[in-house]
Amino acid sequence: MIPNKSYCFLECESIKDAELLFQSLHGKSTLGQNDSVLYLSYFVDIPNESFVDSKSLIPSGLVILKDFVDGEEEILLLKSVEFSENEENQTLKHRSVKHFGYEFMYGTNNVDPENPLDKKIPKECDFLWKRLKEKSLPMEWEFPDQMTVNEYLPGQGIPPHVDTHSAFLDPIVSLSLQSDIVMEFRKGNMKAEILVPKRSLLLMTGEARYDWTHGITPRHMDVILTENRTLTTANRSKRTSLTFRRLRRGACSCSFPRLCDSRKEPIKESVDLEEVAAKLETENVHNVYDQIASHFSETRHSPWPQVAEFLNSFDQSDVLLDVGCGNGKYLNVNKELMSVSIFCFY
Ligand SMILES: O=C(O)CCC(=O)C(=O)O
Ligand SMILES: [Fe+2]
Repeated sequence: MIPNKSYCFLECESIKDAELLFQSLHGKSTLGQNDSVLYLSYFVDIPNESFVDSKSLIPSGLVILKDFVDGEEEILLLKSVEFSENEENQTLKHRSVKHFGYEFMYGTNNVDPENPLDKKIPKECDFLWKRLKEKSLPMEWEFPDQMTVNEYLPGQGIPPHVDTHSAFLDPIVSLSLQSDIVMEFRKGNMKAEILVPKRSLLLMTGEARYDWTHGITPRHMDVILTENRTLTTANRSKRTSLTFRRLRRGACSCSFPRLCDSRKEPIKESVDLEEVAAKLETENVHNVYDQIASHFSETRHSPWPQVAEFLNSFDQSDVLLDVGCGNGKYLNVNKELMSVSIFCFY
């Protein structure tokens, strides 16, 4: 497989086998996703470049403890945090969440320390901390006081973010139940795609906690590395994660100022509105798009039907000017038109 491509290679022992496969499956087999037909082609050579860089990179400070809980413990933990219908769960666009100890507010990625919830972290989770202590990992806390339960159905995810520095101590700890998942970590233009197995405990400490964003791309399957370092796909199933944190109650003094909310300069008293607007735009538009650009582009490949209809209402002599055309998905909708597309980058 090649990352971000909708095709992959299958190696045959002989050209004859390839011909046979081609003749019997090309344009006929419905092995594709959602019963779509497969289109095949065959080549004498397949590319042998390495496409696995982002799947081999591990952010410093990221620890995965595999098989941290067993099957029985998984069932008990799930039962203790069960999503029931009459209970107040937050259904976000991309997943269901519920909070214990304190509410984690996703708009600001923060908590209100003055407003503890009645619902505390269930006792069923206590054994985790004894087990974790035995690993002697660098931790600023021994017991968490906040837990968020996220339930993701296949196709759901969580946007890239950093758990606010001033809100929580180091580390952020996440227990994955029910399904493996690929989590994406980003720092500048570096991307690490980490396979997080079910029943594992993920610890984001130091640089991984403070200087990398983490997120889960909403999709139905992940592309993962096989043992012999080729790529393959793995279907997702329902995943529940238990994220444990400890409130910080004060400013953050980490050595990673880039994403640290405690370091951001307050807006000056005598305000230059242009400057404030530019700063706001950089922080809330440019920086956000820088972080989500590849996901944004990957998930915006199909023209909106109404826009396509609008474009198809013009004829040959017309000129289309698409200012801010992003990945140019409307360029080819009406091939009769002369199209000029412009996108800006900073
Ligand atoms: O689902 C996960 O493992 C991570 C959740 C997360 O990052 C969060 O709730 O802030
Ligand atoms: Fe998070």
